[in-house]
Amino acid sequence: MPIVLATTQPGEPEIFASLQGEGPSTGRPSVFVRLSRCNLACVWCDTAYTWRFSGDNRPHRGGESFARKANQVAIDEHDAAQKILALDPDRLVVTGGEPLLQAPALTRLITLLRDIRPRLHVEVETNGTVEAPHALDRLIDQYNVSPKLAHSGNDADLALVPERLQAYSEDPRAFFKFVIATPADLDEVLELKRTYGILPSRLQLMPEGTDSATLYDRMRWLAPLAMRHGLRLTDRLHIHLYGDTRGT
Ligand SMILES: C[S@@+](CC[C@H](N)C(=O)[O-])C[C@H]1O[C@@H](n2cnc3c(N)ncnc32)[C@H](O)[C@@H]1O
Ligand SMILES: Nc1nc2[nH]cc(C(=O)O)c2c(=O)[nH]1
Ligand code: SF4
Ligand SMILES: [Mg+2]
Repeated sequence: MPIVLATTQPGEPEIFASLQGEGPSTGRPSVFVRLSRCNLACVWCDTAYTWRFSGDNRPHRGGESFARKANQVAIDEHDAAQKILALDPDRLVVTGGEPLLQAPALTRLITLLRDIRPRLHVEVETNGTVEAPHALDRLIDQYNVSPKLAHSGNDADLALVPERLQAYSEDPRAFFKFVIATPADLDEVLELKRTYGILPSRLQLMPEGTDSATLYDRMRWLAPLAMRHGLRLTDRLHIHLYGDTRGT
């Protein structure tokens, strides 16, 4: 069974080397693999080409089936593993879309990689709604969990799954990363922190934004809020370095 990846250009799977730009591993050299499809639909999603095949996903414009063909590629896990290993990774960041929607294929891919690189560190970027089956969970070193607040535009019933949030809160491998667009968003974060007992050392606030100016503007008011509540702030390093560009 193949794994369905996003593309950097039609037919080119989105596998790339970069610095981890967000969260507790910021600045670490990593290889990224971006899986296609998502179960949510955030209004500000910076990778909507992984899931919104409405026909206007720049730069590959066209009708729905055209957009899907241009923005998805199904490849054999052995081929994906080869492309990842060619980049000589110490760390792998699995993202998407929502990568945990393809658990069986992802389990096979990581197993192939660990056969060659037993010490490969694997972190998964997830929206925190989907449970990883045990066979996959046992292969993952770190979860970067980004639960979606009301301003994401998702129905809270879909975006906030209590048993998942509780499980991640109790899992020492999990770090929470909340996207913040306005100061009022923090109220929801504090409520979730209280409800699920999320440790401040494992909770980061991240500005919403896909350009440097917006990120800096928002971090100017976010920094004092983070200090006041004893919470951590994370930037989005890759946006400053490369802008909002696929494969970076
Ligand atoms: C594209 S998502 C993929 C993984 C998973 N679906 C998730 O949402 O965590 C990767 C990260 O980018 C964040 N993100 C997406 N669009 C963003 C934006 N416009 N501004 C800031 N962060 C954004 C998400 O919250 C998540 O932490
Ligand atoms: N450099 C870089 N760091 C990232 N951290 C999380 C990313 C993501 O899209 O999940 C991401 C990304 O796309 N690029
Ligand atoms: S959950 Fe992640 S991939 Fe899905 S729409 Fe939201 S930000 Fe995008
Ligand atoms: Mg990203």
